[in-house]
Amino acid sequence: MTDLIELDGVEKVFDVRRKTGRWRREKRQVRAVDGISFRVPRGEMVGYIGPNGAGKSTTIKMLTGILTPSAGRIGVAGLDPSRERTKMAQRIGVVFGQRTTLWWDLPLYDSYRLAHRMYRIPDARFRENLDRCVELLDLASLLDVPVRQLSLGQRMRGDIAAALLHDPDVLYLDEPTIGLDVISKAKVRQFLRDLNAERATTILLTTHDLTDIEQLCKRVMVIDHGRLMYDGALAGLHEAGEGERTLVVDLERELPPVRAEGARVIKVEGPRQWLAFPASASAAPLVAQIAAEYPLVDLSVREPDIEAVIARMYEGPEVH
Ligand SMILES: Nc1ncnc2c1ncn2[C@@H]1O[C@H](COP(=O)(O)OP(=O)(O)OP(=O)(O)O)[C@@H](O)[C@H]1O
Repeated sequence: MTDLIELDGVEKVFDVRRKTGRWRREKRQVRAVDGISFRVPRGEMVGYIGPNGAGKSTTIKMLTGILTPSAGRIGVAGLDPSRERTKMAQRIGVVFGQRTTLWWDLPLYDSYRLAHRMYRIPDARFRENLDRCVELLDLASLLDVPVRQLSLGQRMRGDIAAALLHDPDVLYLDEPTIGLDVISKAKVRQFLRDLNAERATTILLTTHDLTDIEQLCKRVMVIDHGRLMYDGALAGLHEAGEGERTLVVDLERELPPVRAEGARVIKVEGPRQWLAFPASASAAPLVAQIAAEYPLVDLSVREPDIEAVIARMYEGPEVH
């Protein structure tokens, strides 16, 4: 597989001036992106996540060519995005959940006609792509409606279609499901899955909704303070940020905290107790030990959920 996106030691430093007194101004530098390298092969769907201010939007702006890196090298589909911005625009689609690229006062269809002209999309291809998006994103009844009258979910589907009419190789999605109801979220996710599977469109997805990642991406990159903290399989994220799993035991009655080798009680609620134990250890001997010594009624083992894992990664030192 060829790499469609390549970043080598990419940095972005912003000069910020801040007023500190009546006459005084302080000059400060913000390292929004601090030496990031990664590669994304054609056809992959990757999650790009991190807390607010981590540098996600800045990375996407550099990938689209809106911002020029302060250092390092970026290649997308063989182009240097900031130097070849016009050519780059032909190869990428961008959707910002918080902002629309559609014309607010015009019917949805007019925005598509403008895209048709702007990207000089051949007529037959435009028709074909539009028909496909209209069908799969359920837009038929919305084409004549002015964009400002659309609900957020309808508008988002309209925006996704607009980003795809010119057959981009790469689709950048910044919070594509933000503010959507459950049904709209499901529709958008299904569409992205199909797009990725059928057209091998490479997708970089930024989101705060970890369900998006769980349902769409096998690979995830975590960025914090402008640095890549994790790049790998979603499953591995649990182990990377891990430490512990939790054994939840239901006893016959309320009892003092259970004593068991290799585990410690972290919570007691009536007859239910929560025990933390190393994720690398098997639960079986622990369960056997407790079952032998306590009146055990039921039990379950909980994996750390990704929210907790990621929260811990942000708190802790660098994770490899
Ligand atoms: N044009 C700019 N001038 C100065 N500082 C900026 C500029 N753009 C971003 N920053 C700073 O760079 C850092 C990274 O911002 P960025 O918007 O990339 O983060 P993010 O991960 O996208 O966050 P969010 O999830 O909140 O959108 C922040 O500290 C931000 O304040």
